[in-house]
Amino acid sequence: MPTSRSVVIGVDSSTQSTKAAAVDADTGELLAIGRAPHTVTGTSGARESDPEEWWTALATAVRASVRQAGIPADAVTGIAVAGQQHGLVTLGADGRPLRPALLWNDTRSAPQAAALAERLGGPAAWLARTGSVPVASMTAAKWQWLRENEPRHAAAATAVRLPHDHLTERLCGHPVTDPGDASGTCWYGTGVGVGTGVGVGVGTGTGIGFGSGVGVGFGSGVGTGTGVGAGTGTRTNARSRAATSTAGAGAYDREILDLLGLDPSLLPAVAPGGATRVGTLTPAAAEALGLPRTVAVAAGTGDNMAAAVGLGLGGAGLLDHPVVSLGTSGTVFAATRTRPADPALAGFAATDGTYLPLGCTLNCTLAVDRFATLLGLDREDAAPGGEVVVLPYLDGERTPDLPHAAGLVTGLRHGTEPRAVLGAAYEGAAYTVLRALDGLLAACGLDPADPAVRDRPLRLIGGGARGRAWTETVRRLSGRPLVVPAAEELVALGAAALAAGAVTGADPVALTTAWGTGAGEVLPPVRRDEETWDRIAAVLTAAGPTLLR
Ligand SMILES: Nc1ncnc2c1ncn2[C@@H]1O[C@H](COP(=O)(O)OP(=O)(O)O)[C@@H](O)[C@H]1O
Ligand SMILES: O=C(CO)[C@@H](O)[C@H](O)COP(=O)(O)O
Repeated sequence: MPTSRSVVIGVDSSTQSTKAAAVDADTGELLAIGRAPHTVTGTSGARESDPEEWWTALATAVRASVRQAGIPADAVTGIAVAGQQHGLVTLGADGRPLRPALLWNDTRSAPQAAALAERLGGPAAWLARTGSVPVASMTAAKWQWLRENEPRHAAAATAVRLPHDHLTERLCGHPVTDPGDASGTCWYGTGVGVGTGVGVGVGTGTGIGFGSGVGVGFGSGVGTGTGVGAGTGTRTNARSRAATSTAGAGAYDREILDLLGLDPSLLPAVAPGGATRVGTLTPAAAEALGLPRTVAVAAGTGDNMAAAVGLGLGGAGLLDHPVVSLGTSGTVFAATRTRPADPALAGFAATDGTYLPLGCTLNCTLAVDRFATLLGLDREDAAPGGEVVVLPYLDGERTPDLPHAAGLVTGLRHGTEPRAVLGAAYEGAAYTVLRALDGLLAACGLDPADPAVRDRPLRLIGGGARGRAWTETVRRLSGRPLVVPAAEELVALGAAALAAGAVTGADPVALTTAWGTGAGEVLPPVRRDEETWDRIAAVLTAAGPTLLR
């Protein structure tokens, strides 16, 4: 292999594992994928992981990807991390985690979320300011939980990070995030409004600075960043200074931070986008990863934002391409130019400044796999549920907002086969995701039942998209055509495009469009199974009061 080949590494640090994709930066050829698992602990609503394990897993997966690709380490020119969203990482004075991270699917913060949602003028005000109403998943609710339950840790925190920011900082030494992942905190304003930005700055010896105020500014130079628009970056040493904004477009919302008692200086600077070059590997990171120090580090983003990049979505009104991701979470999202205001959706920013409205369920592949284990079946050994209905809300649920719910099975008879119970678990999980999809389409002004809308193919991604039982269940319950991209690991590929963008300045969405990573087999629609849909809907309605507790 010629050493002139430029290879970029895209990292997906998700709930269950880290995946690192080594990709030819010019052609988009996937050379190898390295993997390493994560441990998630907790019962009764708690879900935590040790950020140190994410770092070790990242190093293991990156080393494996380079080894399997058979490339020399100095062929690697760039790296970017896409991470599971919302998780709360708190660092102490030594720069190390004070405690395990509180994950997106930790529902202990539900009471704090409900209380926060009533502040600031109520849910409509949160929607207008941040695009989302606080639910247990949002970082703001987790921070508030920490303040109320572990005030010692909240007081000792010298830095507050999201999973991907934390890993990016471990790579390059700079505290930086991006608009996409920041928009999942509920303390970042993504709406169109007038901000009073004083700027966000992060300085280094070689100097990078980001300004953020009205719009988002970016500056470079030793010590001082000058923002475009009204944002002016200011150099600080170890920490960034947060922008203030009343209802800011692309800025931390100072009033929300005050409400949360969260010092803005604990937060990372917000780069203009995930492909922004934010530094190079530190000596320690270079050693851990076995890569040269010259490797460029991109700002990175949240996993769903990176999946959109991997699919070549962004920069346009792309509701033609709704996406369903089947992983630990089931997510539905679309790249849009405007942000719908719907309390059941998260009005996220995409990493390129457009929007990525998203619905997210807590119980998808992992919950169904748990049913397979309980029943002693292989995950593919499922039959249609028939009269059996399973609401597989083992972790509580986020969409619909039922954080205290548990799993529910109805319709069992003496003759019920285990395979039908497993099939019903698939149906319940798929129904919950597809119901969120209908909500997303409706919030974007489309009638989900309109045949012209129904004909738009769904892009099916995530680990579950590799399984036949999943694809067949989604086809049957949606009645829509599906596109299952041939490329696996769209999040890691999207991150690789961000890394390539940081190296060459190219637009990452244009890169993945050229790479063709979103292309795949089209599965034609089958007749929609309305009976099963209606049966599940009726059980969900009837069980509402039980599931609320
Ligand atoms: N071949 C397959 N068939 C069906 N499901 C699969 C297959 N491979 C992986 N999965 C499912 O994918 C899940 C992991 O998907 P992934 O998108 O990587 O999750 P996460 O991003 O939450 O870590 C597992 O829970 C597993 O159930
Ligand atoms: O909370 C959300 C989105 O809002 C989740 O989608 C997380 O980002 C975790 O993703 P996976 O690990 O399930 O891919």
